Amino acid sequence: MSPHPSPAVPSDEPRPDSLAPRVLVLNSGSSSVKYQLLDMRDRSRLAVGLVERIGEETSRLRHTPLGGRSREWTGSVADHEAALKAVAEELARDGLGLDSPELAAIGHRVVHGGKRFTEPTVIDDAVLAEIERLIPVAPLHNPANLTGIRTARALRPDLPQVAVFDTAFHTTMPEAAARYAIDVETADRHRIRRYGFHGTSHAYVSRATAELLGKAPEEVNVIVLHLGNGASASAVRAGRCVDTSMGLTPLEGLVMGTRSGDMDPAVIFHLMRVGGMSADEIDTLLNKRSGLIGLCGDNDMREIRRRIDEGDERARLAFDIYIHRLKKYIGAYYAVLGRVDALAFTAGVGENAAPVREAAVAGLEGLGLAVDPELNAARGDEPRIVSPAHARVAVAVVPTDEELEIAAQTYALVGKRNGKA
Ligand SMILES: Nc1ncnc2c1ncn2[C@@H]1O[C@H](COP(=O)(O)OP(=O)(O)O)[C@@H](O)[C@H]1O
Ligand SMILES: CC(=O)OP(=O)(O)O
Ligand SMILES: [Mg+2]
Repeated sequence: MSPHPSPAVPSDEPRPDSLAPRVLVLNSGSSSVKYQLLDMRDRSRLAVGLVERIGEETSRLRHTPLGGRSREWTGSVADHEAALKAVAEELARDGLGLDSPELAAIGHRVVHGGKRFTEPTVIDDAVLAEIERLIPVAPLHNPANLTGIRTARALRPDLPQVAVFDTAFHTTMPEAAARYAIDVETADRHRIRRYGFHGTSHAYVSRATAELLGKAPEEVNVIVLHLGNGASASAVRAGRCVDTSMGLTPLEGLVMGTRSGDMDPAVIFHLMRVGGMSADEIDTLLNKRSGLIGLCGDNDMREIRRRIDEGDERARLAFDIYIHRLKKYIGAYYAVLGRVDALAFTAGVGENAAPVREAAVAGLEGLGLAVDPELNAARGDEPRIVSPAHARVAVAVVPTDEELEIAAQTYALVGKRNGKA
C-alpha cells in the first residue's frame, strides 16, 4: 500500500485502490471528542474512543482497539487540543499512530457549514476561515470542531483533512421550509434562515431505512427522528431532505436533553425586560438548563424512566412534554410529505428507549402508525422494523453511524481527488 496518494494517474475514474486504506474520524463536541479509526477496505473499526468532560478536573478517556481490551483513564484534559494529543498517544500505543503511512485522510464532523458547504470539503485556510465566521450561529460546536481540525493539521500537515457538515444534507430544503417569516432584508443581511443539523445522521438513516424496506432511497418517503442528547426530526422525500426541525442553530424544534426546542420567541424579550437577564444568560438557560434537565433535573432518558417507574411526577411531566412535541413533529412531517413509508427512530434515545417509541406513536393508528409491543421491546444492534406486519407505515429502529458516514464521504472525496491528480 503506498504511503501517499500515488503520482498522477491520467484517469477521470476514482482510484481508491491507490490510496492508503485508513481514515481517522473526529467528532469534536462542546465538551467531548469521539473518534474512530477505520480501515476502508472492509470498513472495520481499528479503534474507537471518547474523551469527555474536557476542561474539567475529571476528564475521562476511553479507548478500545479492535479485538483488544478497553483502556480508561481519568484526569484533567484542559482543552480540545490536549484531548486530541491524548487520542494520538492512545492510537500510537496500539501501533496506529497518526504518523502511520496507512492513513489516507482525517474526516471531521463540522456542525455548521452555513449555506456555502453543501458537500464534504477538503479543508484549506479559506474553509477554516468560513467555519470560523459561522461561530456565532454554532457557539457550542464550531469552536470545538475548529480546534480539532487545527490540532490534526499540525500533527499531520501533509494529510488531507476533510470537513463533513451537519448542515449539508439539509441544503435541499425548499425556501418555503428554510425561511423564517421575518423581514426578508433583515434575514438576508444576517443570513438568518433554517439550516438544520444532524444531517449526516439523517442522510445515513434515511438511506438505511430504504434499504431495510428493500427499496431504493428515491422510492421512499421517510420521517427520521434523531433522538440523542441533541434531537431533531427530518422529512425526507425520495432521498432528499424537505424539512427539518432545527433551524438557524441547533436550538429549534424538539425538546432535547438540555435545550428547550420551540417556544414563543417573546419569552426571550420577557426574560430580558421583566426577568433582567442578559442575552448570554438566556442563551445558557435555553441551551444548557432547559429541555429535560430543566424540566426535571435529569437529561438521561434511562434515569427519567427509572424515576417514572418510582412514581416521580416531575419526571412524568418532563416525559409527557417530550412526547407531545415529538408527536406534533410526526404529524407535521406527515402533512409535509403527504405519503409516508417509514418512521425511523435513531440515536441514543431513539435506538434504546422503547417507551419513547411506543408513546410517540400511541393514538396515531389513524395515520397508519403503530408499534408491535414485542418487536418494540426487543433489543438489537441491527436495523429492524417494530410495527405490526399489516401496518401502513413501517416504524423502524435504525442505529445511526455518523462516524462511518463521515469516513465513507471523506474516503470517497480523497479517492476522487487522487484519481484526478
Ligand atoms: N439504554 C438507554 N435507554 C434509554 N435512553 C438511553 C439509553 N442509552 C442512551 N440513552 C439516551 O441517549 C442519550 C445520548 O444519546 P447520543 O445519541 O449518544 O447523544 P449525543 O451524540 O448527542 O451525545 C443519553 O443522554 C440518554 O438519554
Ligand atoms: C447539532 C447538535 O445538536 O449536535 P449534538 O446532538 O451532537 O449536540
Ligand atoms: Mg450525537
